[in-house]
Parts: sequence; structure tokens; C-alpha cells
Amino acid sequence: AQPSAPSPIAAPLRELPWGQLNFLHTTDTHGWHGGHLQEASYSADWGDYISFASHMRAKADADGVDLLVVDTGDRVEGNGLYDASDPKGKYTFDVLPEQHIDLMCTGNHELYKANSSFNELNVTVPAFNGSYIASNLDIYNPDTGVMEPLAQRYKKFTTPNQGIRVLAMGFLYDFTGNANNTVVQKVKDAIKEDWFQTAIRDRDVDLFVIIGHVGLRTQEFQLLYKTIRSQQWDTPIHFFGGHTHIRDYRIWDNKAVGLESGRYMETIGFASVDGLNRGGKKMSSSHDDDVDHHHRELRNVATLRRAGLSFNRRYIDNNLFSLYHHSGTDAHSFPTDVGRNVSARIASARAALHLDARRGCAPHNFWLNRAPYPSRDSLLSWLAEAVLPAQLGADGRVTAANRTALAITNSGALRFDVFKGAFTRDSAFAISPFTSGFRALPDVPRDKAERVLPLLNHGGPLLDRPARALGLDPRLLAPPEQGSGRLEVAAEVVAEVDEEEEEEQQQQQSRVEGRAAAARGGRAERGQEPLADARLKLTPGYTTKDDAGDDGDDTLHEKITFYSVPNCVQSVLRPASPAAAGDADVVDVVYNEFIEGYVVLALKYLGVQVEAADAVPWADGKSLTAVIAEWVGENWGVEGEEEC
Ligand SMILES: Nc1ccn([C@@H]2O[C@H](COP(=O)(O)O)[C@@H](O)[C@H]2O)c(=O)n1
Repeated sequence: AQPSAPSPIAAPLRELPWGQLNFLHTTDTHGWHGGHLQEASYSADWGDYISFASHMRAKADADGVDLLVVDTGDRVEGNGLYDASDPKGKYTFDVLPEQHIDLMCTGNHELYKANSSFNELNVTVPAFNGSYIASNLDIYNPDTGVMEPLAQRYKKFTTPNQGIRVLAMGFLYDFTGNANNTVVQKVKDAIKEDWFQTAIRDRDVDLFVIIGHVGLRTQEFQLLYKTIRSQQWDTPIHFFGGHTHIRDYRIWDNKAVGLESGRYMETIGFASVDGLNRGGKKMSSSHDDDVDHHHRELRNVATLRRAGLSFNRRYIDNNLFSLYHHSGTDAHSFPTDVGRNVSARIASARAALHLDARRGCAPHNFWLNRAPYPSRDSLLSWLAEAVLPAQLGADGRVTAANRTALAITNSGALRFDVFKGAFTRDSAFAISPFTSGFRALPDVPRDKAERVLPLLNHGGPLLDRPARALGLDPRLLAPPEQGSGRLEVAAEVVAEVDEEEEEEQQQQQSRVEGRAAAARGGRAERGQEPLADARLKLTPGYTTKDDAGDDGDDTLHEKITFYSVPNCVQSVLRPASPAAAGDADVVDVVYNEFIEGYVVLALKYLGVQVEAADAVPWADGKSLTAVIAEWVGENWGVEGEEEC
């Protein structure tokens, strides 16, 4: 872990359900390879993950089973470790390949900018040669100008210990926001390709592994499932998904399941399969058979039972308490040389990038989804009511031209919470890493401009067909977790009352203790394996419900309540002397560039003749990252080395 990472908190744990074939899965790491430095539950780093995977691989080998490591994309954008360097990714590209990854694919974030997809072509694909799969992604090679697959379309291999014949593919959802140096083939077209049609007819396959930067409950995965099933009515299929930033497990049928493993290095997904055929063993030598027999005899590994197919899953909280426990190690035996070295390299990168440099002190937590909007603790309220009016309202058109402006931001532009205490250079990138700048459409009739926000938030008629016809997916406005449709949100938004909050906090501890006791009792009654230590206090965290039930998380947590947020929020930017502007019948409509298409479409829908070409940069086209960082420095800044 990083030197400033908080120590993990001991918690009751569920064991890993090892099988004949096991997987570790990361997705949507978004540059959080240094781990979370303000959240003990997720404070392990990429170096620790390397050590962990190495112990898990050794255990698999010792038990004669197999372990595959999978990553399903969006490794870039979202944390200072990636975003603060010039060029971006200078330090993450180096440390990433120190992990042995068996199967990986591309996320949409690798493709927003031409240079990041060229990084995949020139750095990541060669570094993971043989593991990287691009089933529906091509790139224009900058040397030849020729369009070519970013990597192999699929991969077939036999696992070393069990001899399981795996056919793996790696997809990206039907993403349309990529730069023009890449081509994403829609999944419905990719499945018509000869290579795909041949692959799904292969009879010498024991398991299809379909990885993808694709939500588990999307039409893309559904189509892949149906098409594979049309040719392989009972060959097991394991999907690994991503993109929607949630923990999720989907059961398609009794031989087809999928795992999604959260976001931001919070979660290491674990999946296992038992009862698979081992076609690859037929070809093995008598020596291999002897070794295999020896393994079975000696280790009596329950997972080698051949009775029926079974799948399992666990979402591991990425902290050292969990990682030590599951790998059967301790602080002394856990770190491998490579893991320790990677943690040290991340620490020096963070120092070189001044990521711990404090910009100010946050007075309390501000939550993206964990507080209702609007409210005192809502990150969106803070942004719309404090940050944007102060920073964007100073634009020349507001002050000199005495003009009112309406500034609209999509809630998806915010990616993470603000914690009470130090707000560092890193925090600004974590909250909003995007480089898209603010722009404005000048002189829009006020009555029309005021109707844009409601349309973007509730505009069924706008956001359904017209937006989709232009390739504008309305789900992209809100945070991806919410777009997944799987975020369990509070039924009603309650007004915040401070005393109530205090009382709630007092009651929480007794509830926590009560539940821990109940969990102990319940498990004992059901004759289940005891949790590692159910007397331990529960901390707030993931309490996932998926198709397999509510026992997926490795760590027992106190439930967190999530609130739904609107697609967009609006700030009114008023001039210092609003007399003239107050009644003006035109205003400027300001927005961050990412939502330009939606804003222009909404105005056109309202009868205003505008085009994106009419827009001008606002506040010098600053990014939201810069705007937030400046506001924090000006408003939460503290002198010298004083503690927050
Ligand atoms: N310039 C950008 C780019 C993206 N967003 C938001 O991020 C969402 C996509 O994030 P994933 O991690 O799910 O790929 C997208 O839906 C937008 O909400 C943005 O605001 N500005």
C-alpha cells in the first residue's frame, strides 16, 4: 500500500469459493492504481494486487487448479496518477504490465482521445502480447494509415493444470464517442463476421470466456449469449463485464453466468467454476496424468469433484486485511519483490506529480450519490450553488456585458466524492478528470434557455428517439452506476435535519452490533462456515444483491443508502450589478463540452436555431477539474502546514 494509505479495518469476511477454474477480475480501474488514500476499505494498491495474484496463482498450482487474471478496460482517466502527468499515463503504463494478466480488452475511456488509443496500440497491446483481445475494435495504424484490428479477435488456449480448453473473446459495447482513429464495430455486426461464426462452432471448447467493457445487463451481452447458445446449447459460458462501475453477477442459464467487478480498484472480483470438462487433458502425456492423479489423491481438493457444473463469485474489498486473509499470508509474507517494487514506483510517481499537495481542507463530506440532491452534503449542490457561480460567473460576458448566464453540467462529469479533510491535487482529478472545457451559446431567448434543464432531466420526447437518432445516449448524462439501472436508490429523498443525522449516527453503532450478532447466530443455525470473525464491527460499504443472492461481498458491511441524482444540474451566473440583466430577454447558455450535442438538440427542439459552431469558449474553455481546483484553493485554502 502507499505510505499515506489508511490501515485496513478488520471486518467479518466470507471465504473465497475456490473451484476447478478460478478468476481474478478488475475493471474500470481508471488510474486508481495507487489505491484509495482516504478510504481504508480500498487502500491496497496495484503492487499489492500483484503480490496477491502471485500468492493465488501459487495456491492454484499447489492445488492443481487454474487461475486466470482478467481486466475489462477503462484503465485510464479518473485519478491524478494517470491524469496529472504529461503525457498522461506516463507512470501507469510502466507499472500496469508488472501484473500478469491473461485476458484483457479495451474500455471506452481508452478511445475518447486519439493519443490514448495509440497508447493502447503502441504500449499496452505489446506489453500484454497474447492476452489482449479486440473482437470488435480496429485502429488506423499511424505508420501505415491502414485500419487493422487493435489486437487478436479471439484467443483459444488450454489451462495449464486442469487442461480446460477455453475460447475467449473481448468486446467493447456499441460506443460512439471515440476519436476518429478507431472504429468500434457494433456487436450486432461483429457476430456476423466469419471469425466469430467459426469460433462459436468450435466443438473442442470446454468453456467460452466472453470478456467485455460491457454492462452485464445490456443488449450487447444478451446478443452474444443468444448467438453463442444458438450453436453451443450447453457449453458453459462465463462473461466478465464492466463499464457501469457496479458489482454485479448475472445468471443467464445454469451454464452461463457473468461477473462485473465494480470500479476504481475498490473491488477485486473472484469467480470460480467447477465441473468443467477437461478436453485438454485427453492430449496430455502419461506423466501429466500421473501428476494430475497425484494432485487429486494427495490434496483431496473438493473443487475437483466432477459432479455437475457450478459457478460461484465473491467481490473482494481491495484492502490488505482481505488480501492477507484470502491469500493465507500476513504483513511479513504477503509482499512479493515485484509487488513491493511496484508500490514504491507508484509512491515516487505520486511524489513527482505532487499528488498529495494540499489545495485546501474540505469542511465535511460531499457525496455524489450518498446524499440526496439538493442537500448540504450533496456534491452536486456544492458544485451548482457554490463552485460554478463563483468560478464561471467571473467570465467577461457576465461581468462586462452585464449578462446573466445559465450554466448546465451533467452529473456524470462528477466521478467521486469529497471527503472531510485534505483536498489534494489528486482530489480534483478524482472528482472530475475530463479535459473537456466550458463553452457557451450566446444570446438565447431566456424562456427557451430555462426549459433546457427540464428537458435534459425529464425529456422523454427529446431524449428517446431524437437524441438516440444522433447517437446521443441519454444514459451518458448521469454517472455510469446510475445508468446501469442496478443502483439500489433510496425510495424517497428525505430533507436533511442535522439533529436527526446525529441521532442516526448514535443508533448506527447499536444496529451494527445487533446485525453482526444476528449474522453470527444465523450462520451457525444454518450450519454455514463461520465468517472469519463476526464479532468485528461493521463499517459502511457494499452490500451487493445480485442474481446469486446477497452473499457476494467478501466483507460484511453496514448498508449505505444511495440516492438518485438528476442527469444535469444548473447554476445561475449573475452579473455583480444585475439591474440590467435581471429582465433581459436573452441569456447565455453555458455547458461543459461533453454535453454540447444534447444542449444544441434541446434548443433546436424548443425552436431555437442554433448549431454547435455558434458556441464560444467560456471562462477560457477551462475544464471542470481546473474550475474545482481553483475554487477549493480560494475558498478552502489554509495557510502553511496546518492540519486540516
Ligand atoms: N468528457 C467527458 C467524458 C465522460 N463523461 C462522463 O463519463 C461517463 C462515461 O464514463 P465511464 O467510466 O462509464 O465510461 C459518461 O457517461 C459521462 O457521464 C463526461 O462527463 N465528460
